[in-house]
Amino acid sequence: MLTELLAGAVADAEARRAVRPSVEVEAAALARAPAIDALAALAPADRVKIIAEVKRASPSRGQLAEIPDPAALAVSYEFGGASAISVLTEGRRFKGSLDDLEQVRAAVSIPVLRKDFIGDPYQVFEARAAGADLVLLIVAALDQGTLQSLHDLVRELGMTALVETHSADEVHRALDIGASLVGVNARNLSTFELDQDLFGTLADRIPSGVVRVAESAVKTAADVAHYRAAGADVVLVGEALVTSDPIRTLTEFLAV
Ligand SMILES: O=P(O)(O)OC[C@@H](O)[C@@H](O)c1c[nH]c2ccccc12
Repeated sequence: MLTELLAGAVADAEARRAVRPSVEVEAAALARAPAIDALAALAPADRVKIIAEVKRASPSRGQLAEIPDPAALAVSYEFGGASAISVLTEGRRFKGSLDDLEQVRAAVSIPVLRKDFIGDPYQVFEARAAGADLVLLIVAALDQGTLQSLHDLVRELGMTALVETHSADEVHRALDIGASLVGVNARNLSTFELDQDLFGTLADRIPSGVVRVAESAVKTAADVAHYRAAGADVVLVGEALVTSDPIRTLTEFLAV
């Protein structure tokens, strides 16, 4: 499934490249105002921080919410106390777009993450051109050389990579490329199985100085407390926010 998602996302990027060549996207990326320092925004603190996700649908959960106005949702997230916004830009299964990201970027002043299946430098330039401050890189989807070169490019463009892992070996690979923001996804993107305890078993392998993000499977404040107790500096939440009153839910989650 992960291979298929990556192949689809890269093919869609190829199609966009045919319309908007690399030189143009690279120029647009360099013309943007500098990226916001996401590491500072997500730095460990005496309270847990939240990356709030704009997510319409997913292959494992189907349709979640219409989200006719992603910018309005993102403004609620910022008002509710989120430290950053994640925008799913994958179109086929998650029903997102770069246009969603651009609208969100224009509406909030906190860092914005491009959440997609990134395998080609063109997608990194597109992210920056759309105003992203952060880019997701999924270790399981990439060979080590590609992971390293995409990570280097993200840095060169002044952005931060959220490097997503799902095993001890992947955490090792993330640290090897110099990741400073490491996520542990409770959901296996090949089988879609959830393991809420995975973060706790891997957290110790992530040294202090690297920001630890627990991703997926946060439904209640108790889940946030569970991840926090296991060492999470940040939790990334999608479904629970798009299917509820986001300000109330964020307020509850930030009170743990
Ligand atoms: O909706 P949830 O269970 O709160 O999960 C959010 C986020 O972790 C999830 O959307 C996600 C984590 N890693 C990904 C990689 C690609 C697409 C989506 C994701």
